[in-house]
Amino acid sequence: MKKFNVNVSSEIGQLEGVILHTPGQEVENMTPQNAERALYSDILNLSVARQEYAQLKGVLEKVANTFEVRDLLTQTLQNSHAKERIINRICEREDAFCEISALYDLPEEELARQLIEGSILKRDNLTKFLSKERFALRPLHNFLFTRDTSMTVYDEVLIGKMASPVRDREALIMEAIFKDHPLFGVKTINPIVPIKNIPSSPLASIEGGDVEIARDDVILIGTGVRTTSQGIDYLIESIKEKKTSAKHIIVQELPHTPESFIHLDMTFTFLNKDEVMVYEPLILGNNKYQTIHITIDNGEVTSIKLHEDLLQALKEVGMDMKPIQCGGTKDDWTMEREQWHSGANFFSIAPGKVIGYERNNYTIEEMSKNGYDIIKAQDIIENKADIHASKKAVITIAGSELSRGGGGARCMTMPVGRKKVDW
Ligand SMILES: NC(=O)NCCC[C@H](N)C(=O)O
Repeated sequence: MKKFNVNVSSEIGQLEGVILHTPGQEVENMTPQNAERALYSDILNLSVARQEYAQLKGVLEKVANTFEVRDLLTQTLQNSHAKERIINRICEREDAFCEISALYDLPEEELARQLIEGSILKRDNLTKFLSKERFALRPLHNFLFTRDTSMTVYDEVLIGKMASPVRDREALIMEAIFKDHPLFGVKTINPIVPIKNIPSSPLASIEGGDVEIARDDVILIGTGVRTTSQGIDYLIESIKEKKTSAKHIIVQELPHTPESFIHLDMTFTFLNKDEVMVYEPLILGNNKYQTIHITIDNGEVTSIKLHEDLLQALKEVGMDMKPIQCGGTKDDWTMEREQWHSGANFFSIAPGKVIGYERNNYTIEEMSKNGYDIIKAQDIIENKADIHASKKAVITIAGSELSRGGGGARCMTMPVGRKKVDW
């Protein structure tokens, strides 16, 4: 199998490959009682969510290679060593109900299904009979947000160290795919692995929604409920050790509540070479959330300083960005409402060509005022509109149901390849 060249050195370079996960039964395998543990504030209607997701996938299929996690996992499991390794690792981490040999006996496709959708607990002893759990392996409700559990950082893949154990298995699966699938075989960095024999802090966590590769030498990282300072320090250590091209790590503190601020990409995303989408009250407003600029040179941290905000920090490294506001410029209420529904969460398929939710009217109108053509995903899918005909465009997808899962187009996409940007 010809290997895919894994490389992402910007947020906006023309998309070459992206990992997706069409939501399946795992999304509905939840009750009101455990929705919060599942990191959901509501239960989604699967058939509607799938229709909406098909719009995202349909557009991406037109412009890049798309890979489904379920297929990649099934193919990875065909390697018996990989199969054994992943089952062992999962069972080491998860509940006592995990049965290694029963899992090993499952055909690969069925095993992949159960690892994602959950595996029903067989009540064949007293403890299991009395257990309140329905599943021996819990469903991975959040896998449609492929962004968070692994991230392409230049030509390597950083494995997410999830803040909640509910998402741990997703990270294990992604690591197995990147290590053992014949398409990839790429170098992975895992925050649980010590660097230079120094164990990473038990407090370290880092999720992909917080990590934005701005340029060959600039990485933006949010820190809040999901990504800790210790998680960022781990990434810095790995950059120092390898002496990669990253020179500037710009960290943005995030509020801990409400849950729509879980990741940086819910408040700030790149749209173009010189334009970004911002949630103004956090990114530009007068607030207590700090922006910290860490400079690394030749394997050493040479300075750590504060900046007024993200835009000022980016300007200092030669990225002068015009902000376009989520929810428009006039009313705090519309900004807040649309940020809640992932209005700031755009995914770029090329410079100036982005995908976002149709439902966020004020944000879409603001994009239009800034020269973006507004194109419905369905029109691209049915060849009624040509994305190449526009200089700048927002492709809108339906997202009434998907947004209730807590994320938008960027959260649902994990790019593995982008062309270099001609800055
Ligand atoms: N990058 C993102 O912001 N991802 C959204 C993840 C939502 C998911 N329900 C979670 O809480 O992890």
